[in-house]
Amino acid sequence: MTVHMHEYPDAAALAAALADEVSVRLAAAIEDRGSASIAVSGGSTPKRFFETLSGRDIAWSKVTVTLVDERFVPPDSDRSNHLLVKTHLLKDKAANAAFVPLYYDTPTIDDAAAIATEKTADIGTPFDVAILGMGGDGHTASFFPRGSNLARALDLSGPRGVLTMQADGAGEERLTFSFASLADARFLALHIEGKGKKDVLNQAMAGSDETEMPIRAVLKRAQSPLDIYWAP
Ligand SMILES: O=C1O[C@H](COP(=O)(O)O)[C@@H](O)[C@H](O)[C@H]1O
Repeated sequence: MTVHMHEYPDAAALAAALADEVSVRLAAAIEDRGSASIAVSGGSTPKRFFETLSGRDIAWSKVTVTLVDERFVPPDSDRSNHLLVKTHLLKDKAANAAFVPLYYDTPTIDDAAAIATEKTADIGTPFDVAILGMGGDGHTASFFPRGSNLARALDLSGPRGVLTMQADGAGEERLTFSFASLADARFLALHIEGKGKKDVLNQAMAGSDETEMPIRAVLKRAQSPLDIYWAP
């Protein structure tokens, strides 16, 4: 497993560098295959990166954006990753990008996962770009420590698609792409900021129990090289 570490003096420099690289990757995909796909994370970290990327001059009408994971909440909830992406990425030059949500207003979360799997079947085989985040507990996407569906989610021999997840510390029930859907992205990045997250990353690199820190699956078993972007 190859890991490339990219460190920046501040969050603005990181956002610019990551937006540069992602723009190049999306433009290359459009050039090569006529369209591009990107799966992004939610949480608090990606806002500045989204704002920067939304100003980049690429053929956004040929780009499909989706989420690495989502809470089972409607898109007007302030806990929604969809709302985050709508507010900070799908605007300016990126306003013309297509967006495929993971949340659907269905009786059960399993129904929503099935619809999300179907709706995303054509765009992530593999994703041109997947940007992961990481929580202070070592979760990434919605691969939470001791999560209800963690073994299935981390099984690289499993199918592509969207799974459900419940876990202490996750808050709402979650929808998440499986590791098999993300691990072979043509550009696979982990975006983290702050000394605390660097410490968590170092702790993850030093151990092997994926149930305790699911980010270890990405660090050790992703099929694509992993580019880690960090700023204090
Ligand atoms: O729950 C989530 O958290 C992680 C990390 O979020 P952050 O606020 O610490 O940046 C995120 O990667 C994931 O997509 C999100 O659903």
